[in-house]
Amino acid sequence: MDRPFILINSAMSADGKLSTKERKQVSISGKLDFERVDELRARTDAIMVGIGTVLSDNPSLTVKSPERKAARKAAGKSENPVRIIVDSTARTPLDADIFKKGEGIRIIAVSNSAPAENVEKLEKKALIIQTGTEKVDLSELAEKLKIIGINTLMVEGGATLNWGMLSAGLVDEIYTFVGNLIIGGATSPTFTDGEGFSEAELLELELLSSEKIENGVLLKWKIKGKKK
Ligand SMILES: NC(=O)C1=CN([C@@H]2O[C@H](COP(=O)(O)OP(=O)(O)OC[C@H]3O[C@@H](n4cnc5c(N)ncnc54)[C@H](O)[C@@H]3O)[C@@H](O)[C@H]2O)C=CC1
Ligand SMILES: Nc1nc(O)c(N)c(N[C@@H]2O[C@H](COP(=O)(O)O)[C@@H](O)[C@H]2O)n1
Repeated sequence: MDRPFILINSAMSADGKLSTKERKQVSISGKLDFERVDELRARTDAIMVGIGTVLSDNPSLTVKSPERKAARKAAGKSENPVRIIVDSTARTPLDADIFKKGEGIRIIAVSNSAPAENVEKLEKKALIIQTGTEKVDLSELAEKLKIIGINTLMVEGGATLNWGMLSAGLVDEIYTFVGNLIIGGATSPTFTDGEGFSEAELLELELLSSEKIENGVLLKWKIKGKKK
């Protein structure tokens, strides 16, 4: 494969929403699910989110458990996986927590139309990968990540990036934690937003497992390909 193995992990409400109508992050996962995500983070080579998530949530995307960070160190790795933001127009704030918290490499993926002055500022904080005309070309980005040694990539949303990755055929597995709450709202982000598929383009999944975790359920899916 000339791209990493790519997994999307998300937490959604029982009605399929990732956050509120104000795009405000809420705890959908409970303690055990956050532990599971931390364990996944510690095992992956890189974590990727969209700029929308950075602007809404200001995540650090660090490994939280001291034991897991130490285990990564003992294995000769950085405490945190490579942290990647998909940001076509280079809007990432220079004081974002992803820069302030934790050690490790940061990558900002921008398009060729990103303003040069923004890119120059971000270059002081992160490696820049430039690809795509108006929007980041996610397939090309994935190939470049593989070339620099990223073999496993965990995408942690949000809704638009999930769509971009799925519609480009770049996802191998999806882990969704479905939590015990209803968020509602036609404009609240869902697991996959974007343009959406028409009937002839639907993606078919294979259910790998389902597991009750506290008051929610973790569903693990494998992407089979276009539904016949
Ligand atoms: N519950 C959960 O597990 C998670 C929830 N969220 C929520 O999701 C929301 C953010 O989602 P969105 O606003 O949809 O933003 P997003 O995080 O999906 O970022 C979207 C941005 O990615 C950039 N992008 C560049 N090239 C792209 C391409 N080829 N395809 C797709 N996107 C591309 C675009 O600038 C686009 O605006 C927030 O409310 C956040 O709280 C985010 C992550 C996880
Ligand atoms: N797994 C999971 N469960 C939830 O309930 C969530 N709200 C999220 N959100 C994601 O986690 C990011 C925060 O990461 P840090 O704690 O700052 O490292 C957030 O941006 C979403 O990507 N995830």
